[in-house]
Amino acid sequence: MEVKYPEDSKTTLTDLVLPSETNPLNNLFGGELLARMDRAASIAARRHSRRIVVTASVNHVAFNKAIPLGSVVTVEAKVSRNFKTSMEIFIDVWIEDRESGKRSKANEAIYTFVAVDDTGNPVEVPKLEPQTKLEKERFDAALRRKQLSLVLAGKMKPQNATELKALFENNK
Ligand SMILES: CCCCCCCCCCCCCCCC(=O)SCCNC(=O)CCNC(=O)[C@H](O)C(C)(C)COP(=O)(O)OP(=O)(O)OC[C@H]1O[C@@H](n2cnc3c(N)ncnc32)[C@H](O)[C@@H]1OP(=O)(O)O
Repeated sequence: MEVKYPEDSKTTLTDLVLPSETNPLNNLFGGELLARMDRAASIAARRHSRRIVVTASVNHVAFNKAIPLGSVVTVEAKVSRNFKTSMEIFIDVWIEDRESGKRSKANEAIYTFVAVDDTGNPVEVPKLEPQTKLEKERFDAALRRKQLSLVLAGKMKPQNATELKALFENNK
């Protein structure tokens, strides 16, 4: 099967924070950010698989920094690992300083998408080959994140999550 690189799926969405998208503290509403990340991640998953894709799970979201009204927000999504029919998508969120234009990291998230056919049945996706150091780190850690997600969803028995268990055993 075809091999693809994380860069092939890179998807960047840049947009403003408008008053209708903020909470009472005048910061970006969390649900709005989740929706922007879902949109970017779905395009990245689609670019990797060239298939219909559906969100299977949201594995991790860190709202580390509030994003004020008027901010320029950039959501960057890339496939970090493929499995058989599923893909992990890593999303980094940046805000831009109004005066200097310097970008700082505000948030990140990890979503899982599944490629499906016209009737909604999962189909195989191309293999991903990480290139950079960061892409390799994210690729290596993705299997234990998948196992954790499946355990939490009740789709895998904890005793079968070997990669996840190794994380705790190695830290004893
Ligand atoms: C090209 C450029 C132009 C772009 C042009 C724009 C296009 C832009 C695209 C627009 C596209 C909109 C994208 C909207 C995205 C939604 O908003 S979709 C709406 C929300 N999501 C849904 O409705 C999904 C509903 N769920 C389902 O359909 C099924 O549960 C699923 C996700 C297909 C999984 O089906 P299943 O029967 O459980 O199948 P199963 O074989 O057990 O699992 C399939 C894979 O999912 C994995 N999986 C299942 N559950 C989990 C879980 N909880 N955690 C982790 N992995 C899981 C399994 O491990 C398996 O992985 P592999 O080992 O095969 O890799």
